[in-house]
Amino acid sequence: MKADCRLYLVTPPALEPAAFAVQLAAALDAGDVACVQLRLKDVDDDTVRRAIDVLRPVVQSREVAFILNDHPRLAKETGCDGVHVGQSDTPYREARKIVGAEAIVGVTCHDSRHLAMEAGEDGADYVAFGAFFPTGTKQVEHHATPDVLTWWQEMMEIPCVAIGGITPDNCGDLVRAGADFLAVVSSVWQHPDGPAAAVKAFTKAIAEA
Ligand SMILES: Cc1ncc(COP(=O)(O)OP(=O)(O)O)c(N)n1
Ligand SMILES: Cc1ncsc1CCOP(=O)(O)O
Ligand SMILES: [Mg+2]
Repeated sequence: MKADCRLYLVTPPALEPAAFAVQLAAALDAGDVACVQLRLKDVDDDTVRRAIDVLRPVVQSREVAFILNDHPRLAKETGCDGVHVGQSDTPYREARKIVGAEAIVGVTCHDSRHLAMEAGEDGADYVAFGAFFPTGTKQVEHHATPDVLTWWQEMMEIPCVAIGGITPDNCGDLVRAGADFLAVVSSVWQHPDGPAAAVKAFTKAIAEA
């Protein structure tokens, strides 16, 4: 068992903030969630701001970190706890300058040990590997295998996040391999019994891994 692996919820690709806030609160109240990433693609900044205004208090009032995907300036401006940047986004060092030393900055490293070492040496708060399983949420070009998590865990103190197609049924190998966080979208928001049931199922699967 690796009890210190925690859930990292990423929001669904499209959401209506007020309605989604109810789902989000139910998910957060159902089990142990370390952070929530707001991930809205192809929308304007005001749409992102409106979603942040509604969702950030739901998350932060529960002592859960609220991370914004892709937009370091908006993260800083709106009081998010941090930002997640990918390899085609604002580079890590620039993002860090924008959000400041205290904020969380996470970096997508795909399946690359080199990118992860670079991000770690630069000061990233976590590195994200994936996709581990097929996913319909994003078109992915990179596929990771659990050994990268074990390699990272043995070398580095910086936490690693696993992402891509993760479900309560398939997460055990990632937990045992050393993932500090499981980042999940569809298996939570599209769970047939709702997001709270999904969080409970993940909590059980992590504890039993
Ligand atoms: C935790 C986490 N890991 C990876 C990603 C993917 O980031 P990126 O490669 O920039 O792709 P988009 O999510 O921006 O489409 C992520 N968002 N979160
Ligand atoms: C954003 C992202 N980056 C790599 S896979 C992915 C999508 C993860 O979504 P899901 O948990 O639904 O597979
Ligand atoms: Mg991105």
